[in-house]
Amino acid sequence: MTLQPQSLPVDHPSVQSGRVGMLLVNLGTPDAPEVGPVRRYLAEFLSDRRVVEIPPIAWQPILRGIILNTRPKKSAHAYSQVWTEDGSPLAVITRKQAEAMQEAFGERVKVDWAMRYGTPSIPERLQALMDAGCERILLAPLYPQYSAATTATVVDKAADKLRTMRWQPALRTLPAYQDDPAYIEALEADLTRQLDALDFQPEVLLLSFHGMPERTLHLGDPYHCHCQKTSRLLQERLKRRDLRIRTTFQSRFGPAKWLEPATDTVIGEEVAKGTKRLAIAAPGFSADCLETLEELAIQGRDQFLEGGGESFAALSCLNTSEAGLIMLETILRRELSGWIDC
Ligand SMILES: C=CC1=C(C)c2cc3[nH]c(cc4nc(cc5[nH]c(cc1n2)c(C)c5CCC(=O)O)C(CCC(=O)O)=C4C)c(C)c3C=C
Ligand SMILES: [Fe+2]
Ligand SMILES: [Fe+2]
Repeated sequence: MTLQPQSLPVDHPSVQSGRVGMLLVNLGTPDAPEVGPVRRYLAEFLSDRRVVEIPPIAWQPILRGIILNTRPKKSAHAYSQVWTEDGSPLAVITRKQAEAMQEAFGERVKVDWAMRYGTPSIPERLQALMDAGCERILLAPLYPQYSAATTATVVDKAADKLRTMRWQPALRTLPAYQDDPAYIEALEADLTRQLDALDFQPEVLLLSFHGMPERTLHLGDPYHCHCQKTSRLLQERLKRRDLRIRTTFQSRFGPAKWLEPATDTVIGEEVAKGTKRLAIAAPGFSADCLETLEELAIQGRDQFLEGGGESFAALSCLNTSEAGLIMLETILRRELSGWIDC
């Protein structure tokens, strides 16, 4: 007799038993746009060895002696410019994405959200899912492009929590989705909608991704390749001959060489060559945050208009747009195969 792999009927006990948990995770943000909370958040974030890959003996004195004494004031001011009544945009949007997924998946799945740095923390929310009876958990870092500094550190943090448990849940992780048709199509639909609604026609569209130190590329981090792939696939789908599209990297931090070309350098090049109408999108961010709302929409705009540009638009991230939520549900549902009746 030959044994064959079998797909389970939906009423099979292993499909039906136990509750399934889903934890949406994004980077993290301070609890308030003030120096103290920003310092605490930056201390945790910039002490992560996945983020700053300098041995702690050399890095911690620089971090504690210089960076945490200067940057929190500047960053708190930046956060205060984008803060909302409900809190930091990144946290507010991630919470709304989780609420929308709860609605989409119904009571078979308990959906929660967490931040890698700050609150609500990954260990706390994993415990809450366990306490609610979830024996199977899908951990979903909401980064379309994989990097060790984002995706991997979320899994590390969850593994730290699991390490302390006698009875662990089964854990699945959402893979990066940089070239997933559901993601590329969502970007195409949402950016087309936003571009068509502008009261001017941009000559140039920048696709601005968060930067990384260039050496991470040489060490084998796929982040740069993932960004380039997203950008190429999106350009192919957008098919806008009226637009010159350029891929750039923003948010440089520290003195090391980062991925290029830098978004601010390219804005400078465009104004210098006489571009008058420019739009920027940030397809690598699943939610608007400080880096899009302040760095692109405020600083980028100022730089472009002060340099001689005439019309500027910073387009929104997928956030809780219709296209964004359909995409999220599609990629999450796929990972629940065998756990719920998909
Ligand atoms: C989208 C992917 C991101 C990658 C890759 C990433 C790498 C990375 N970031 C820093 C340093 C900082 N990033 C900061 C903010 C920030 N970064 C991301 C995403 C990625 N970072 C987001 C979504 C945010 C916004 C958070 C928010 O609260 O809205 C900051 C803090 C803000 C500031 O003080 O300017 C720093 C610092 C490094 C060093 C790095 C790769 C090694
Ligand atoms: Fe960052
Ligand atoms: Fe920034």
